[in-house]
This record gives sequence, C-alpha cells and structure tokens, in this order.
Amino acid sequence: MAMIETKASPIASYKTAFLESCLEAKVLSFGTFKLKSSRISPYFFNAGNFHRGDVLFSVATAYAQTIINFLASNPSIAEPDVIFGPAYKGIPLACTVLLELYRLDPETWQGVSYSFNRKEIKDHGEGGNIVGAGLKGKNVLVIDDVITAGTAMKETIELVNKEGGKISGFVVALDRMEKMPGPNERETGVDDKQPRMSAMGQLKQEFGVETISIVTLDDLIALLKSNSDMGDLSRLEEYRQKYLASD
Ligand SMILES: O=P(O)(O)OC[C@H]1O[C@H](OP(=O)(O)OP(=O)(O)O)[C@H](O)[C@@H]1O
Ligand SMILES: O=C(O)c1cc(=O)[nH]c(=O)[nH]1
Repeated sequence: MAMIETKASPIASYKTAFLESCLEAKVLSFGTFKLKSSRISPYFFNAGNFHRGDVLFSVATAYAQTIINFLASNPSIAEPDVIFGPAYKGIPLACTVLLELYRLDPETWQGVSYSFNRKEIKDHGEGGNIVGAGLKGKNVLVIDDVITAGTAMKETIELVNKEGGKISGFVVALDRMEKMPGPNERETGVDDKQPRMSAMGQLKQEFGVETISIVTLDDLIALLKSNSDMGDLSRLEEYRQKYLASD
C-alpha cells in the first residue's frame, strides 16, 4: 500500500486519498477563519462542499470503512440501532453513510435506521425535533463532520440523553486535535495558555464513549509536508502548537 511516511506516523493511503478529495472539492481550505469557539484558524473544513455526487459517494465510503473498522476493533461498542447526524451538516452524512454501510454489508445494516434533529422545534404536523427513527432505548452512533471545541458534541450528548438513547460511538471526518476552550475563551477570544484535553478525549473519559476520526490535523500536516504547494504549512504548525490538546 502506498504510504506517505512522516517522522511521527505514516499516513494510510485511504487517508491521503480522503484529504486530497477534500482539498479538490474545497472542503478543506486555507486562509483566516473565525471558529465557533472564537479561535482564529488558518484552515477550515466545510462539509457543505461535499455536495457533488462523486465526492459524496467517496466521502460516504471513507466514513463507512472507518465505521466498519472501528466496530470490528472495539468489540465492546454496542451495535448501533441508529446512525444520528446532528443538524445541519451531520444530516446528509447520516443518510448517505447508512446507505453505503448497507451497500457494503446488507445483513448487518438492513435493520439500522438514521435520524437527525431539527435546530428549531416544530409545533405542527408530526411535531418534535427528531426526524427519522426515535432514539428511546436505542444504541446511537453519532456521525458529524468535524470536532473542534466539542460544543456540537456536548449538545448532541444532551439531546440523545433527553430522547432516551445511549451513545455507543462518535465518528467524525476531521479531528482538529484542539484542546477544549478555557473558561472565558468563547467570550473573550483569549487563550489562557493552560493545557487541556481534546473534546474527543473528554468524551471517552467522562462518558466512556469511544471516538474515531477518518483523519486528524496531524494527517493534514503530514500531507502538506509531502507537497508544499498544497497549503500554508507553517501557519498550520503554529496553530497546532498553540491549541494542541494534552491527550
Ligand atoms: O466542536 P465544535 O466547536 O462544536 O465545532 C465543530 C462543529 O461546528 C460546526 O457546526 P455548526 O454548529 O457550525 O453547525 P452547522 O452544522 O449547522 O454548520 C461543525 O459542523 C461541527 O459540528
Ligand atoms: O470549529 C468550528 O467552528 C469549525 C471548524 C471547521 O474546520 N469546520 C467547521 O465547520 N466548523
């Protein structure tokens, strides 16, 4: 298998292919971006740009393969009853990834459902804010696009708990490997320079939930090191050093 070798870790070829398709589709771009956490980032992952048929298919395949390997290598994870995609960008991901899981292994996935939340509660028609399968008593595998400070993840945990479901795992495309924000960071935008865990690490420690990503910031940096035309390596390394989580 073709591998890009770095000093810290080799990148598997499927990760390289995934990152390259994200760059080609402008899902990954370089510049100056304000994040939800109020951090100013030199790169951004916009899953809204997964919209073209061929890109969506290869993305769904990358998630599905990651999920299959994740479940096979963690036998303690309960088999999911529901794939849940948090609004908005998780919505097409939950649907397309479930379809691809079913295509790859119909026997295992035929009885599994998807669902997602509405950001606003609907008070007419069927009502409520869950669309698709209900979560009560279900093992729920959450699929989202990217994790930074874990705000979306925390909201999803609260929502799934409120609906009576149990999160069995959490899968994202990109783990930005960032420490959780300091007490006033969201309001002030100022980093307190204290070491802290990542949101993914916190999810495991606090709730015992296993997490996985298709790629990480380190994979992206390794790819940029192998091809200096692709992005702004030095700004990414500087950002990594500033916000890298302790775990
Ligand atoms: O780990 P966090 O700090 O929460 O950041 C990552 C989240 O932010 C974005 O969602 P956003 O809340 O902007 O919603 P969207 O899907 O509607 O764009 C992104 O899709 C992740 O879910
Ligand atoms: O942290 C965020 O707000 C964020 C980062 C990123 O890369 N992509 C995104 O959609 N949100």
